[in-house]
Amino acid sequence: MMQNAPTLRRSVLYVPASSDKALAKLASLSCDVVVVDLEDAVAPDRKEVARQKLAGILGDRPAGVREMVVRINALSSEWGADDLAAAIACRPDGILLPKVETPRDVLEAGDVLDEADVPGTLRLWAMIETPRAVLNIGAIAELGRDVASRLSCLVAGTNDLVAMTGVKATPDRRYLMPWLMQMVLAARAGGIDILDGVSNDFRDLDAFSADCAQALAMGFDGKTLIHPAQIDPAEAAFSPSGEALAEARKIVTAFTLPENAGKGAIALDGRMVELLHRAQAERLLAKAAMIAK
Ligand SMILES: CC(C)(COP(=O)(O)OP(=O)(O)OC[C@H]1O[C@@H](n2cnc3c(N)ncnc32)[C@H](O)[C@@H]1OP(=O)(O)O)[C@@H](O)C(=O)NCCC(=O)NCCSC(=O)C[C@H](O)C(=O)O
Ligand SMILES: [Mg+2]
Repeated sequence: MMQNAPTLRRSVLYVPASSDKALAKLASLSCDVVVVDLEDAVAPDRKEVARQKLAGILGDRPAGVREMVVRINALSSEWGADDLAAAIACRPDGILLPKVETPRDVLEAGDVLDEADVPGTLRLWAMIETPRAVLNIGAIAELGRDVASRLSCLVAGTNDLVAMTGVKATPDRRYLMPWLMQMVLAARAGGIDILDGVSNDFRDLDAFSADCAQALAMGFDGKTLIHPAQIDPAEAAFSPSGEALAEARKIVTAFTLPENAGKGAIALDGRMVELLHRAQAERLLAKAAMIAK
C-alpha cells in the first residue's frame, strides 16, 4: 500500500509555546507546518502559562504556513489532559502526541476528540521516541488505515530514543538507522506520513543539508526543525528537483502515446517503466503543484 493523498510536510518547525521571542518571529517565517510545543521545549514551571497562550497563538496563524499542530504533554502526565482540552478548543489542524507507546495511546486521544464532537479534519500525529513505540510501530502505524483513528503522521523523536536506549548519536546515525527504517516501512504500510527527527546542531547548515539528503533517501516525507535557519535547506531537500519533474512528465506522457495504450510496462530511453512508475510520477507532479500554489 502506498500513501493517501499527498501532503506537504517538508519543513516542520517546533516553536516553544513559552517563548514570546520565537512566537513573534513566526509571522515572518514560511514553513509547511508549525508545531507549537507544550512538551519538552517548555519547563515544568511554565506549562500552565504556555497552555494559556495557545488560543492567541492559534488565532494568529502565519500566512505561509499550511498546518498548525500542537504538541501536548503525554496524556499520562499531570499536564496531558488539560493540554488536550486546550488544544481541542483552539481547533488546530493536528495534535501531536508525544511518548506514544501503543495503538491504545492514539485511540484514547481519538476518543476524547470524538466525545467532544471534533470534526475528523483535526488529525492526530504520534511521536515515535521510546523503545516500546519502536517495538509496536507496525500496530501503531496500522491505525492510519482506519480513518476513524485520525492518525495522519508519525514523527521520529531521535533525541528521546538516543537518551532512552543509550546508543551513541553519530553524524551518520548508524545506530539509529534500523529503527528509523522500520518507522518508514510502517508508515508506508499504514498509508501515513513519516517525518525525520531534529538535527540539534542548528548552526551547521552544511551538516543539516546532509541530514536532509539522508532522510530523503531513507524515504521520509520531511524533517522536523528547531530553528528558522533550517527551513530553507529542508524545503530544498524535500521538494522535487527540476530533473525529477522532467522525468516524471516524460513517464506520464509516454503512457498516453497510442502505441502504449493498454500496456502495463513500456520501454522508455532503454529502461522498463511500469504503471507503478506512472503512479509515482503523478504523485511527484501533484506535490510540485501543491508547492507552486
Ligand atoms: C535552540 C534555540 C534555543 C536557539 O534560540 P536562539 O539562541 O534564540 O537562536 P537565534 O538567536 O539564532 O535565533 C534567531 C531568531 O530566530 C528565532 N527563533 C529561534 N528558534 C526559533 C523557533 N524554533 N521558532 C521560531 N523562531 C525561532 C529567535 O527568537 C530569533 O529571533 P529574532 O531575534 O527576533 O530574530 C531555539 O532555536 C529554540 O528554542 N528552538 C526550538 C526548541 C524546541 O522546540 N525544542 C523541542 C522540540 S525538539 C524535540 O523535542 C525533539 C523530539 O521530541 C525528540 O525526542 O527528538
Ligand atoms: Mg522527544
